[in-house]
Amino acid sequence: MEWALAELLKNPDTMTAARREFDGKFPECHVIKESDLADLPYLCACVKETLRLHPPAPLLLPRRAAKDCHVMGYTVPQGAHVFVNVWAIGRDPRYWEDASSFKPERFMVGDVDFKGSHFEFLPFGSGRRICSGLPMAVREIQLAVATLVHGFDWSLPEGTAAGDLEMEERYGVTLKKLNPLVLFPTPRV
Ligand code: HEM
Repeated sequence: MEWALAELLKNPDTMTAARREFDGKFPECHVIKESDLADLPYLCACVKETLRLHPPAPLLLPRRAAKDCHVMGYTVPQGAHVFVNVWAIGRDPRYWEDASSFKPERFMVGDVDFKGSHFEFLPFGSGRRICSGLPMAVREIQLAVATLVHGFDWSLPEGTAAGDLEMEERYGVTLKKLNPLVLFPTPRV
């Protein structure tokens, strides 16, 4: 959620587009419900785009090779620990045009989803050990981000311009912002 808000603030056009999607569909005082998400494809695309650039588990969970295998000219011996770098895959220019930019529009076309069958986008992993909390996690994040975007105007601390918002990452088992995002909310609903 922190990364989603940071990206939306840093890229004001996307915040405007996300807000515009609410307009006309819901009255201003409407409190977003789970059933509203189907009417918010752009907002859901913003969540996907955030997970592409900032996957919370950048190396998934470690796996072990069950037997010797050969991948792209490399030999992976039986028993070797294998890490899948979904952070790098999500930013690979071979699969993503303008890969380092936050462009939710890319998810408005095509059918790339979280379910582990599109190998260029694996924030929840893939295969038999794919995140078992996926359906709940996706709904929760979408609902929370929708509520924060629709329910509040967000401003940055005085003297900080949106374009200067730093997006440095702290590497670890989970991918966090190096410096926490500081924003001031003003309720809209
Ligand atoms: C943004 C939210 C979340 C993300 C990005 C996420 C991501 C992941 C990833 C990448 C894995 C490893 C998959 C693999 O190695 O292929 C995983 C495993 C798992 N996740 Fe999540 N997760 C999230 C939320 C949740 C929630 C809310 C729950 C529980 C309600 C949950 C339960 C699990 C469990 C039980 C596993 C282990 C599955 C297994 O090894 O069989 N996750 N998750």
